[in-house]
Amino acid sequence: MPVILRPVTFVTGNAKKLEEVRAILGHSIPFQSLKLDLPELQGEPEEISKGKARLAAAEVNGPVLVEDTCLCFNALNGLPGTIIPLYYHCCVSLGSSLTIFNSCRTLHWFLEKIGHEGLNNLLMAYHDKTACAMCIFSLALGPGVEPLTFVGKTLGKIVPPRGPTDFGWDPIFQPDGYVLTYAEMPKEEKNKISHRSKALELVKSHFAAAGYNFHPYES
Ligand SMILES: O=c1nc[nH]c2c1ncn2[C@H]1C[C@H](O)[C@@H](COP(=O)(O)OP(=O)(O)OP(=O)(O)O)O1
Ligand SMILES: [Mg+2]
Repeated sequence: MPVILRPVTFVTGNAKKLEEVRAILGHSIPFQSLKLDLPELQGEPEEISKGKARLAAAEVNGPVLVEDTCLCFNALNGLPGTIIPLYYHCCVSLGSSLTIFNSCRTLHWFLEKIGHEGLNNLLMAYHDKTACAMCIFSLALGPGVEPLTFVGKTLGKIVPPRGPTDFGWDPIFQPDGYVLTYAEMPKEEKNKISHRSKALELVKSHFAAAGYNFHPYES
């Protein structure tokens, strides 16, 4: 029996993320967006992402997609695991899902406090400026349905800020094989190689393989 879905609700409070998700998904998956202020959970990234999807699915009472993004610095890999969770070989995980210190919950908050220069300064003492941008999407088909997660990663390095400053840490992340930072790239270029697009490719493949049918009256 094919599963019949209402359009998927992408729940986010971040307009720039939404812009990218729209551009990357195009018309591949019928979706709408909703701004919901969900609590920032703590724990392992995939569990947090699933938790966020469960909360969102209960709130929306339908299928939802949620996303969390982390920026991870490799140089700090040696620091105690109690302070910095080691995950995906990324040591300083600055996402909403992970903690650097217990009181420092979100990368948003972190960026606001220390800025691009501060993030660069964190690595001042290290030769290794490599970093990993990571995106986790969780899809919950409805309340009470176990969410599925999709992870995308792009490797690069942390550089002094270059380019427009309208989206998070884009100006200080230069992906491997490129001379431009995410911020300097044309949007279409970033969307071809980004952590977000890699995770969304997996989401699209899942939808293609599952062959969901969408409710004709609501898309
Ligand atoms: O591609 C990106 N390029 C640069 N910066 C980015 C990107 N993606 C997220 N970011 C920033 C936004 C926020 O300052 C922080 C944590 O993101 P994160 O907690 O997942 O997003 P959020 O709380 O703003 O939105 P949401 O409502 O979907 O949880 O990283
Ligand atoms: Mg968040």
